[in-house]
Amino acid sequence: MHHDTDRDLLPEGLGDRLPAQAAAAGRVRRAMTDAFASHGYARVETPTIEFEKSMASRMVGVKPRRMFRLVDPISLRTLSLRSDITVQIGRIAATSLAARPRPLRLCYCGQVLTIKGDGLDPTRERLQLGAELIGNDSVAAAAEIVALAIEALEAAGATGISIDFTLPDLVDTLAAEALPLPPSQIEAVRRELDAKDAGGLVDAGGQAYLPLLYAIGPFEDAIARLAAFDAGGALASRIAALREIAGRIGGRARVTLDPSERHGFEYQSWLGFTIYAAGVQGALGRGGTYRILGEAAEGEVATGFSLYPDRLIDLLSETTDEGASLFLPWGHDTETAARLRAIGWRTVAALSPEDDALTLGCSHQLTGAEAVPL
Ligand SMILES: N[C@@H](Cc1c[nH]c[nH+]1)C(=O)O
Repeated sequence: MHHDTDRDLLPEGLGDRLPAQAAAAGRVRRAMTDAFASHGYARVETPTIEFEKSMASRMVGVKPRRMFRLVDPISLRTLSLRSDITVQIGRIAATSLAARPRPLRLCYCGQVLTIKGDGLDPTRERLQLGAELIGNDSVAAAAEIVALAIEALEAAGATGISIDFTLPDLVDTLAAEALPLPPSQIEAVRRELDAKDAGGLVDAGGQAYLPLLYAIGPFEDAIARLAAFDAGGALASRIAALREIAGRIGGRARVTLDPSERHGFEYQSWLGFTIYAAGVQGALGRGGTYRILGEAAEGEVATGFSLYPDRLIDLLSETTDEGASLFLPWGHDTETAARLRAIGWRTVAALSPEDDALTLGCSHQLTGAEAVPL
């Protein structure tokens, strides 16, 4: 007899959401998208798969090797599964909505896929929600975007939120003049800084960059150390901007600084941030300023963030129960049941006289016209 041994398996890094998790995911999606909409961000929906070229070349730094790829039997061109909806928003902003007035506020919600998980996390499919403010990468834009990311996470039920700021183009900015580096060394210095490896940094010729490894931690102290290091003032406008954005967060999140962190920031420019919440392992989201390549040679600036709330959904599905439900016995009055649903009851109808309210997980039972607790 033929045995289908892998019939019941899912590929590594992919999984289902069972009812409690799917319910939590629904609540999180709704809370976040409502927060985006309430601040004037219009929802757009993009295909899950499109030409690889359009996804890989919209922003400088996008790494196509993380994307699932296949050949389209119809166009015979290479397609990619989306791994980041932000690049698709960039395409829309540069094409269909190019003529709309700026700033343009767009938001999105969908599943994204990568060939490999991120670091130790094997997950290959994730829920991504975010908001992009196109046409502006000022301090005001960054402050709005950071505040919206916090608000969306709070609305979804996250607590103990913290934000870690970084300066993604830090090494390029310093290497240009203040701390010159030959182009061939820039990548190595960036890598060692990201790995926080002082020895490696010196070996890579980045001795002068060592103090950056000490400008890390709680925001006020770290930014003061970064400012002290920035004697020539190459970073002065960035430091002032960070101070202003951090000031506007007030007490809503704990703020830290890690100026040379590059992990996960493929295309962000002067500002990047990572967002965390209490009880949730790993980052919940990321954002920053960037440039969308389009018709104009210099492209268009933008600021935005993406949230990946899967771990938060797991946490919430463990701590919130499914709520009340009302058993409708065999032969019940359907109009009464409809009235109760209209005022918010979830009903579970018997399919035979033998069906039992408790076995079906109900908290109440319809008796006459009354919902009686069990
Ligand atoms: N899409 C980016 C985050 C981002 C959105 N906008 C700007 N940056 C990411 O997921 O890493």
